[in-house]
Formats: sequence, structure tokens, C-alpha cells
Amino acid sequence: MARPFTKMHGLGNDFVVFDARQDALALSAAQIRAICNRRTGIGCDQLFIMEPSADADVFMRIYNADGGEVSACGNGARCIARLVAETQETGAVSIETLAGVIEGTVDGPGAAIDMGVPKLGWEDIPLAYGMDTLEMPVGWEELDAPSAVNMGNPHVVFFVPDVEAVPLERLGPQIETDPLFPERVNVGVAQITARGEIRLRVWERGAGLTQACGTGACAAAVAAMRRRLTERKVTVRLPGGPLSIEWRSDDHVMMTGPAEISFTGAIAL
Ligand SMILES: N[C@H](CCC[C@H](N)C(=O)O)C(=O)O
Repeated sequence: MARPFTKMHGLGNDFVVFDARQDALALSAAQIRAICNRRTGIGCDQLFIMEPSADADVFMRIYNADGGEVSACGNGARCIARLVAETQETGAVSIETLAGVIEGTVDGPGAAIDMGVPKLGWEDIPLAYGMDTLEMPVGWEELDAPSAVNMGNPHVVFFVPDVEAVPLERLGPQIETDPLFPERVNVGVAQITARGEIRLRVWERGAGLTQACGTGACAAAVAAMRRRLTERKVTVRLPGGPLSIEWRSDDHVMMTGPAEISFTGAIAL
């Protein structure tokens, strides 16, 4: 029986979304990998299943293209919020994830999401052993002294003079799977181009190089602000386009950006 889906993206970070709020759907890791495969499947960075929630408008189940279930996806949260807002009067949406409930407001083809409070302790990233997470005493070739931030998922952020000069397709997987990161890690390389602007490229855990990474943009902004490199509100320019990130005085991180519907379809499962 063919199952309907919606293909969506946030700045080119793309998703296949199934709505299981009325009829349950469980997928194996092998099925998820097949659907996400860009040659033999629909093709996407992440796959979401919308499920009922007792504590929010929807439960967002999040899978990376490698089939692994994870707890946060910023660009994806904006897309899920848009789908939920279309089935209700108000633009205010709450989304439950494995990392907790996040809230946002949909405005036309975009959304502003409160991504919550960043976690900065080494145990919260998590790291395999204790160290300062602002300038970590570690390095991989020309990438060294990163910051680590958990935005519901683990990120390590390196500050570099030129993001384009970094061989991220080679160093990304090495760092992603280093034993220092017991849950693996999303790897960002960030370049401060102005007091209010960061250029960012991300090697995503379980997905590889993506056009954009919402939680990665939040992590890079928080790391830059901790280092006093930028203001508390910045534009993060990713290969797929810009996100607006604000680390508010109440410690919550607001992320604002687009949420696009590419097409709908149905797939035999
Ligand atoms: N690869 C990430 C999940 C997706 C994050 C990214 N797509 C975003 O927009 O935040 C992880 O394993 O934590």
C-alpha cells in the first residue's frame, strides 16, 4: 500500500516527512536508508515521522539518512511547524522531540523556533572525558581548539580563517566518529565575516555534508558569542542560504528561517 509523504527543505537541507498522526508508521533502519538514498530512493538528509503527542501539537520523530534516530533538527522543526500550522488556525506550534518540547511561530513560508537553552558541560555534549568546552585541547590536522555545544544534539565548532579552504569531506567523518564523542558529533567550521555574521559549513552526523544545518547554526552562534566574537543576534550564512540566530538574555536560542514544500508523493513501503 503506497504511503503519502511530503518532500520539504530548509535552505536545501532536505527531508521526507510522513504524517502518522492518524495511522501509525514504524520504519526499520534499512527502510529509512533506502528512502533517504539519493540514487535508489526519494533522497533526503533526514526523514521525519509526525506522531501524536500528549504534551505538544505533534511528536517529531527524527532519523538521519544513515537510519539512526536522533533528538533534534532545526531546519526540520521549521518544516514540521509549517505542516502543523496548515491544519490549525494559529501559527503558534509546539513540537515534542526526544530532546523535549520546542515552540515556534509559523509566518508564511518560514518559521521562528525557540530551540531552547544550549547545554555546555562536557557531560552534556557528551564527551568521553572532562575538558573545557569553550576551547577544547584537541585537534585534527589544521582544525583545532574547537568549542562544543549541545542543542538537543551534539556539535563541535571550529573557527577558521576560510571555511572554503577546509577539506571537510575528509576531516568531517574522522571527527564525527572520533571516540571523544560517544554519541558521534555534528562538525561545523565557522568563519567570522563581521560582528553580526558567520559563514558556516557543516558535516552532519549520519548525513554528511548538507546545504544547511539549523542546530549547527545555533551551535556556531552560541560558540562565537561565548568567545565574544559576535553580537547576540547574528546572520549565519550556510551554503544553502542565511538563518537568523539570536541567543537571548533568557538563554534561549531563537532560529528564524524558511520552510519550503518541494512536492508531495506516495511510496510503497
Ligand atoms: N545530523 C543531525 C540531525 C539533523 C540536524 C540538522 N539537519 C539540523 O537542521 O539541525 C544530528 O545527527 O544530530
